[in-house]
Amino acid sequence: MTINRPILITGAGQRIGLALAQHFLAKSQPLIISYRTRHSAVDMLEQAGAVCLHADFSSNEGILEFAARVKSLTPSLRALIHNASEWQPESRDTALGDTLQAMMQIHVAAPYLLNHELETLLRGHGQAGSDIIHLTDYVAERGNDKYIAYAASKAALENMTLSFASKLAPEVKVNAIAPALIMFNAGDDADYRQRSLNKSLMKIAPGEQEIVSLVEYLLASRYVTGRSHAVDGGRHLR
Ligand SMILES: NC(=O)C1=CN([C@@H]2O[C@H](COP(=O)(O)OP(=O)(O)OC[C@H]3O[C@@H](n4cnc5c(N)ncnc54)[C@H](OP(=O)(O)O)[C@@H]3O)[C@@H](O)[C@H]2O)C=CC1
Ligand SMILES: Nc1nc2c(c(=O)[nH]1)N=C([C@H](O)[C@@H](O)CO)CN2
Repeated sequence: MTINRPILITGAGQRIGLALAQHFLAKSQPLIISYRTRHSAVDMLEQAGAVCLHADFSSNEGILEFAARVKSLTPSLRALIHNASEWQPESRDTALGDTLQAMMQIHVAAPYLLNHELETLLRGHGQAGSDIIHLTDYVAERGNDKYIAYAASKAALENMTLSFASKLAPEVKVNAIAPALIMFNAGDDADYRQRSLNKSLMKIAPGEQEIVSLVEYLLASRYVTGRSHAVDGGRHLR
């Protein structure tokens, strides 16, 4: 089976990645997604026509195995969206070295290896014919005293946006999306939610569609590359 120029989204079993996947399926865009946990939403994506591949990027072998499976399914990609992520704080329950390694593995090793392994699938489609999008984070530019390794890994991913944009132009555009609060997690209590909302000028958690809209803008552009695009409600002005 060969899939015609699919978009590949990593970590699309829930939340923002799932919203992106549902958006592209609704417009009949061929789609490959990776999932780690088989959330019920993955069954729905598969029934809607997505090719859903299990992948655990916690090892380089897992990343390379996933890349090989993608290459066996298609000779080309319309876009590669690096969404898979773990929001892990420093904790007394986890050795600091393990936290640092885990954050660099998912936010740096996975995009780094997949961009290299899948480069040939992204090239060959003309000027601005394909896209890579890195999901980073507002804290990449500001740091965070409770998510030091997480922020550092997202800063590294921001920097890789610059390098891959230079390496792959003009066939492939490479951009980052740097969100601040987009959506809460189920366990976030009312106090945390209010404090988080107060950190931006707009004081909302806008939801996944903010990211979907920006991804569509980037895919439609023939010129925008090598930039990080903030989606943060004016948080930098608070
Ligand atoms: N939500 C927000 O408000 C914000 C999000 N962002 C960024 O936007 C992106 C999407 O955010 P969000 O939807 O909340 O992300 P999630 O926290 O829901 O993570 C997305 C997916 O990544 C997968 N994943 C995590 N670790 C691995 C791994 N080692 N191997 C394979 N898959 C893995 C998870 O799989 P599993 O389901 O098995 O856990 C999960 O389904 C992320 O990059 C995030 O950092 C940035 C700022 C704010
Ligand atoms: N992988 C994830 N990264 C981040 C998440 C998340 O849920 N998963 N959430 C945030 C917060 O919303 C933060 O931006 C505001 O407190 C950051 N990154």
